[in-house]
Amino acid sequence: MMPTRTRQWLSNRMSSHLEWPASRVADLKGDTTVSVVLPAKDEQETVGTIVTTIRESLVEQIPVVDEIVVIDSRSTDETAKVAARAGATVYAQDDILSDLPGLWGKGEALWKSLAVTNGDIVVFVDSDIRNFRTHFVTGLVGPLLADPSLAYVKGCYSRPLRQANSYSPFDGGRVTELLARPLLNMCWPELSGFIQPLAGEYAGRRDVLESVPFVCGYGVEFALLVDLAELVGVDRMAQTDLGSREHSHQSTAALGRMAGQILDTAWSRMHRQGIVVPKHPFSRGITQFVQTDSGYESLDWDVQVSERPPMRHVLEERGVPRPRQP
Ligand SMILES: O=c1ccn([C@@H]2O[C@H](COP(=O)(O)OP(=O)(O)O)[C@@H](O)[C@H]2O)c(=O)[nH]1
Ligand SMILES: O=C(O)[C@@H](COP(=O)(O)O)O[C@H]1O[C@H](CO)[C@@H](O)[C@H](O)[C@H]1O
Repeated sequence: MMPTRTRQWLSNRMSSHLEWPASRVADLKGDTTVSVVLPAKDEQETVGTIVTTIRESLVEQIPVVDEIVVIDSRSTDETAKVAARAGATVYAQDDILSDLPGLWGKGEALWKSLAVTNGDIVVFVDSDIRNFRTHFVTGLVGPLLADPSLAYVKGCYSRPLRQANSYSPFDGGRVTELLARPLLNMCWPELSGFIQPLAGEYAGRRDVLESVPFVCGYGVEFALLVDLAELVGVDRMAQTDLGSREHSHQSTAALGRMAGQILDTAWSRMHRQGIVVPKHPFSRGITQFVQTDSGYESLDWDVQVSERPPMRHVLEERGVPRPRQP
């Protein structure tokens, strides 16, 4: 449950995107550079509109964003072509630091983006958003430009659940409500003020983002919250109300596997921080079941996530000087 100190944090470190119009953010920008990164796996339907909107409004009309980078995360559709046509710089995730064995997942795409972007501030935006607006970017960048003490800003929003034959205004964020929020409240109550802890829209200072590990699957958001809070403290983290976000939804079974990855991520942090002392190694998989004509078929899934080291270590080892340690 949210401790009193976290309630104070929530009132002090919460803003609305309405406070950060592009014109104000541009005025605050000075010589700070901003990279927008879109991780994209099979997002040809939506990535082009998002890139075009950011380019036209926040690069060409009002100079807030300095580069738009799409990380093509082993897509099997036309994502890369659509993104490039819209004006993004596109990298295939396996072409980045290609001397390292390639890993899978969203976190791998985000981690590798740090090696090919240059912005002092890095903004992450999902590529499957169906109601993207420029305030998804300005609302995250504005607080970082206005307050040098801030290291990281997370978006929050209402999350409608729109499926083939149904619509409910607040039932999205299923893994958040069923797993991430209870876990954070019980093990990291100082983080219980994050309204959408798994939101894919957030921004951070490069020197900070390069100083924490990146979990390579869907645990990346959960891990960043826990690891950044440990590194810089929650008082250097904030959140902005971005209104409402609609995105493409995965099946319940797919979210079950996502939950497995997030639980594996949380276990590792509980162990690392001494919150739990496991008697035996965590299991690396889950078994799901599908009903068939002859009964039930069991499907085994490996949900153990890998983890990349802080990017600063990797780049410094390659002789690439990095911003000072936060
Ligand atoms: O291996 C992956 C899985 C996902 N994504 C991207 O990460 C974002 C969030 O993923 P997804 O939509 O699958 O998660 P959900 O929003 O359903 O939780 C989207 O832009 C995906 O294209 C990615 O780049 N690589
Ligand atoms: O918040 C959630 O429960 C999941 C699933 O959302 P929905 O139930 O499909 O609206 O979506 C998020 O989780 C992923 C894992 O952290 C993030 O990568 C996604 O950006 C985010 O949409």
